Order: sequence, then structure tokens, then C-alpha cells
Amino acid sequence: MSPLCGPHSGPYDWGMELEFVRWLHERLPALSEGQIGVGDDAAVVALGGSQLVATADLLIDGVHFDTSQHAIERIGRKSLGVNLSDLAAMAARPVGCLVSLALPRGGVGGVTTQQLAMRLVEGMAPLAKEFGCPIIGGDTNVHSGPLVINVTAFGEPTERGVVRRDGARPGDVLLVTGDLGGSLSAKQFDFTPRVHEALTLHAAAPLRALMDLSDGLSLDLTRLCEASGVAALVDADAIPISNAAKMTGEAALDHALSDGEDFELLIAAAPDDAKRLLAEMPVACGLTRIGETMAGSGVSLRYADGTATPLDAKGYQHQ
Ligand SMILES: Nc1ncnc2c1ncn2[C@@H]1O[C@H](COP(=O)(O)OP(=O)(O)OP(=O)(O)O)[C@@H](O)[C@H]1O
Ligand SMILES: Cc1ncc(C[n+]2csc(CCOP(=O)(O)O)c2C)c(N)n1
Ligand SMILES: [Mg+2]
Repeated sequence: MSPLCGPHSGPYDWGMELEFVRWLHERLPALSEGQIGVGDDAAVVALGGSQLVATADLLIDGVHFDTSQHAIERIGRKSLGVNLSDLAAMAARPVGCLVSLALPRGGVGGVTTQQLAMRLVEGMAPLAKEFGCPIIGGDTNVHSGPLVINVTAFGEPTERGVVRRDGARPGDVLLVTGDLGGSLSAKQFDFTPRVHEALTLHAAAPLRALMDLSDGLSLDLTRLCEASGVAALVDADAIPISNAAKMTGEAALDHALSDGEDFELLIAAAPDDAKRLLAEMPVACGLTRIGETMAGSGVSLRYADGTATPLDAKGYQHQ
């Protein structure tokens, strides 16, 4: 099934970014069997017998980080980390990455352009080593605008193959790793890309659908459901809320649903497989059952008293 439905389908205001991605999907020629194009966390290219998984993310000063507040090394780490998270979202093993920099002429905050470039790479290096994703090239430019970083990462599927976001079926169990919300305080930089977790879980049981939570559970789950052609019911009390989100008091659940940049995994698995994963718990970061999928469309939130309301797809969108 296509990971995207037609333009304007569904009851949501998808915004410019998603409308464009839908348009791209329609506009670009269809790919042959075994390849994945626009619409999933990463693309898949067929290479005579094997497959290459490829993903790119662009990070901009003032949008994804703030050079007046955040250490340059942390910004570098995040730039690679978000790409590793997208490889994890396909259950792919990282193999290497390209790093392209548009550096502000004159540097930032007393840091020269060259220092800036070097410190970004120093921030990426430990993560590249830890995840077996060496920097294999890139490009360096200087311009009169803000710092812009692009990382393009490559991966390979495991024996079980990649996991798309459109494979959920009615009756699947929805799981998330770790906890959600409050990422702006620290987790947006310090998160662990769930590469090992994705590979471990997919090896333990075939996952039906998988994506990373970058824009907020309510929005990303809505995307997974729309791509898969299913509806979902999520238990409000089951959502694992981070301590950072809990600090906000009454708004904690809203933060967990819509802050974004959690970089956790959202998984759909067949009920028996989900049961086994939850019992065996092969990942240290935690795995929580948050709800289930069903025939139909839309996402609902069920409260402890049994009432359910439609879940607003609120999250981060580039407008
Ligand atoms: N300018 C573009 N040209 C071609 N494809 C694009 C472009 N922008 C986005 N895409 C594709 O659209 C899809 C959605 O992109 P997006 O960056 O939102 O990915 P995501 O995985 O949903 O989010 P994130 O990168 O935050 O994890 C991806 O398949 C991506 O490759
Ligand atoms: C300075 C600053 N302002 C706002 C945010 C929050 N934020 C930025 S991008 C994003 C979602 C993912 O983006 P993308 O879809 O591009 O992957 C979120 C939640 C931040 N981290 N820093
Ligand atoms: Mg993603």
C-alpha cells in the first residue's frame, strides 16, 4: 500500500509541509518493486541483490537549535542523531553518512567559521563511532545566512527487511519505546537514536509498521494510521510521560502528545508478537503498549472512565 493517500484525504489540515510531500508523491514517477520513495522515514534503493536505505535531514539555526544558547558540539550530535533515528525507523543498520554545512560568514558568537565546522564534526564523531556510521564525505559552504546543516545517512536492511510505516493492520497493538514529551529542555540534543532497539525488536518479532516520533505522537500516529489505512485507539493513561513533561503539571499529557523531537519508536505489531515483546522486554529503554489499531480511519484517545474523544493531530509542522 502507498505510504500516502491522495491530496486532501482525511479530516486533517495537513499544512504546507505535508501537502508538498503528498504532491511530490503524486508528481514523481513511481518506483519499481522493492524500492521506497517519498513518504517513509527513509528511502530504499535496490542495488543488484541488496538494498540501500537513505535519509536526509536539514537543521537550521533558530528552527532546530539556537547557536546563541546551545553548545556547537550538541548541535552536531543532534544533526547526525536525527538521521540515525530515521534509519532506526526503517529497522536499518547504519553504514555511513555525508555532512554538508552552510556556515555563517564571520562565524557565530565569537566562534570562527572554521572552529564552528570543526566543533560540529567533533560533536558528531562519538555518535558516528558508537553507531557504526562514519562520516564519508559532504560539502562545505559559507554564506550570509544562518548555520544550516544537512546530514544524509545510509543504512542496510537486516535479514528481516526494512519496516515501513504503512504496514499496520486492524487489530495490531501499538507500542512506543522510552517516554514522551518535554524534549525542548534537553532530550532534543541528548536523545539516543533507537537503532539498537529497532534492530533488537525486529529480530525478536516481525514488526508490521515502524516510524520515529519526531513531530509528536498525535501527529506521527495519525500519519502512520493514514499511511496504513487503519484507525487507532490510544489509552491516555498508558502513554509513557517523561519527567520533563510531568514538570508541567496538568499539561503533561498534552506535552507528551505534541511536543515532538522525542526520537522514540512507534511500532505496530501483531497481538501475539506484541505480547511476546512486552513479556521478554529485550530493550532497556522500556516498551509500552499504548493502544491498538482497528478498521476505519482517525485516532481516538480513551480515558480511564471509558469515554473516548478524537485525538487532535497536534505537533510540529514547518509552515
Ligand atoms: N524536498 C523534498 N524532496 C524530496 N522528498 C522529500 C522532500 N522533503 C521531504 N521529502 C520526503 O518526504 C517524506 C517525509 O519527510 P519528513 O522529513 O517529514 O520525514 P519524517 O521521517 O516523517 O520526519 P523526520 O525527518 O522529522 O523524522 C520523506 O520520505 C522525505 O524523504
Ligand atoms: C530553536 C528551536 N525551536 C523549536 C524547536 C522544536 N522543534 C523544532 S523542529 C521540531 C520537529 C522536527 O523537525 P523536522 O520535521 O524538521 O525533522 C521541533 C519539535 C527546537 N528544537 N528548537
Ligand atoms: Mg522520521
